[in-house]
Amino acid sequence: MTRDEKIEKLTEVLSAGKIFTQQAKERIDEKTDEQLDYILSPIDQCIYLEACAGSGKTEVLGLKAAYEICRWSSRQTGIAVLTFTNEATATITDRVSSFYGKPVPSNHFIGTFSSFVHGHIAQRFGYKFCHIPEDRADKSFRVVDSDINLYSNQWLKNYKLDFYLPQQTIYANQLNYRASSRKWYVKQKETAQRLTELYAGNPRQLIEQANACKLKFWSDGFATFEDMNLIARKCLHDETICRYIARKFPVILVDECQDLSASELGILSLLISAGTVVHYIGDLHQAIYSFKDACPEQYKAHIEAHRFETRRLSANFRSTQKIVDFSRKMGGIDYPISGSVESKCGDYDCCYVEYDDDEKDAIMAFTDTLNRFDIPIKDAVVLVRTQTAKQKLSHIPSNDHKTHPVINAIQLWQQNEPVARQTALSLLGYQLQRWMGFHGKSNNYYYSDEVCPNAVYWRLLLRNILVELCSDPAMTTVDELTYGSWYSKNKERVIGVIAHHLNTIGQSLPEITIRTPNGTAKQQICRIILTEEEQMRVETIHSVKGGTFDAVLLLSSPDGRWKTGFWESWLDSEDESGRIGYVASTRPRYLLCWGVKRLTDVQRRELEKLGLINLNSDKS
Ligand SMILES: Nc1ncnc2c1ncn2[C@@H]1O[C@H](COP(=O)(O)OP(=O)(O)OP(=O)(O)O)[C@@H](O)[C@H]1O
Repeated sequence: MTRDEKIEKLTEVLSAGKIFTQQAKERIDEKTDEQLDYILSPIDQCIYLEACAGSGKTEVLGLKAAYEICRWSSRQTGIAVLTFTNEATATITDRVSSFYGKPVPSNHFIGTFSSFVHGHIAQRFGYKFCHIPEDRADKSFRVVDSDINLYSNQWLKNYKLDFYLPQQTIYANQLNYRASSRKWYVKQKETAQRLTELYAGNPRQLIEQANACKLKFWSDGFATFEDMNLIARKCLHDETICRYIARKFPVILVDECQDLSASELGILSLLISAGTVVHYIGDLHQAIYSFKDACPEQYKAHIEAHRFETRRLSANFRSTQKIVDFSRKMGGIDYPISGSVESKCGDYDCCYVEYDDDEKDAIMAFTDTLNRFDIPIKDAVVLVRTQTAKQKLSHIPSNDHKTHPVINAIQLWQQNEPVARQTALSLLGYQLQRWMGFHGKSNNYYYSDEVCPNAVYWRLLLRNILVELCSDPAMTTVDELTYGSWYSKNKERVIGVIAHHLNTIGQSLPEITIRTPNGTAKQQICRIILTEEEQMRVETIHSVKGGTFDAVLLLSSPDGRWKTGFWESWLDSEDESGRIGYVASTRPRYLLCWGVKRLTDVQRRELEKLGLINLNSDKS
């Protein structure tokens, strides 16, 4: 079929019986042959559409779904289009509706994977397999998070794992069965540990107790989100139920398929075996959810076992060719990918900057580069691996601000910008730490449980102090004043306000006298405005998956202690750390800059061989 014939066929199906807008027509006209071929592909065969970064996955999937819905004749059966977040569901629903041109009939389903599993399988049939009595009026499960707090959920004590483990009490909600390894894991905050690793003896009885503990939880009508997939699989092992769902949804389209966990793949396997045709669209190079039990190896085994046909989208519409080439190399991708965005930064599309002791120096150099190429700061982002690194860079006061913490905090609070206010709270926390002699967390407003029962109260306390200080014109007037005169005018009142608020949490301020810091008494008070470097948006890599920015500074940790945050591990395309680096490096349109701790010559050559230019050596 020629390109014109493909466009004609697609337009004919989509426009039948309704007004087809010029805008929709133009959107079809711009599609590449690869995109059109997939949209017109048969739905009697399972297909994996391997779509490179920036290839417009969501638009293609939306168009495919609209095309198939237009051709669908049955009212009893439908297509399920599955995503992983509510935001992605909203986007895809919008795309489908805009091409379909009217509300999508209710026999089709567009929603998250979990809402599909809950609504159509686990909540509907799960009671039959979890010892929930047939005569109970409400047979549904109350779904709870695996990390809910015992203090406010004392009912969890009824679901304690009945097994002695040293220094551990485990409840049913924490137990998570991983389908990939067929083992129980225990969730604790951010980490998950194998249940049997907590016990030195023979684990057989421990596993039996874990099974019993979970079954009691389910039979009383509780389940975690992860449990719902297990329950759904139990349901689908019943042939009648599985055939019923496969008949109801003969076609399932899944977006971002690299995020499918082992138990989700298990559900789809059962449905495929019962006759459902599944299409996956995604990019295995962006698989960064191993903590959710989603790994490329098990995905590859799954599509091989079910004889999926693989197709490809290899045009990247997000980034310049240099950025595409660099990320293709680091991702170990062996087929060509075209980039179609025109360069703004010439040789500097892909660069790196070295810092010595302070990561903020890299941010400063990045900001200068943005200015040089006329890229607004609001369209740029600094990416880091962890929440802790994000907090550290977002609102840690610089040493310059710490000489006069209270005066600076008052000024920043009035700036009324989120980052300025966070910095103000942190400065005040820092001052209280010094006066009261506790050891607080610098990335959490110097909070310490020595002085306050919880971090939220601490933040509120700091806020209330600042609000009161800022309501006093004597405190906020700084123009033409020296530091010495401000302190002599306000010191008693500052002590009074802080002491009063500390009393509200049962603390008292020790006897202190405020003196003007050495050498600053005669200096004019400096007006503090947060520098651009401090206002730069900082995000974790995981939180920007799917996003686009004009410029990205990908900031490496100084060393390899936190492996997946260190640049050397981003070069290992076989490992998840490589994929994390790949996701981050494929976000920018025009400028990708890696921020790395001072390199050796060998390391420098390694980065330059990949196509990164050294910003430090640029003296122009
Ligand atoms: N044929 C096309 N012509 C022009 N622009 C296109 C075409 N296909 C997609 N695009 C645009 O390319 C951009 C990138 O698409 P999108 O952000 O959906 O990529 P993606 O495949 O989800 O990428 P990633 O997986 O890296 O997040 C979007 O602005 C989209 O509208």
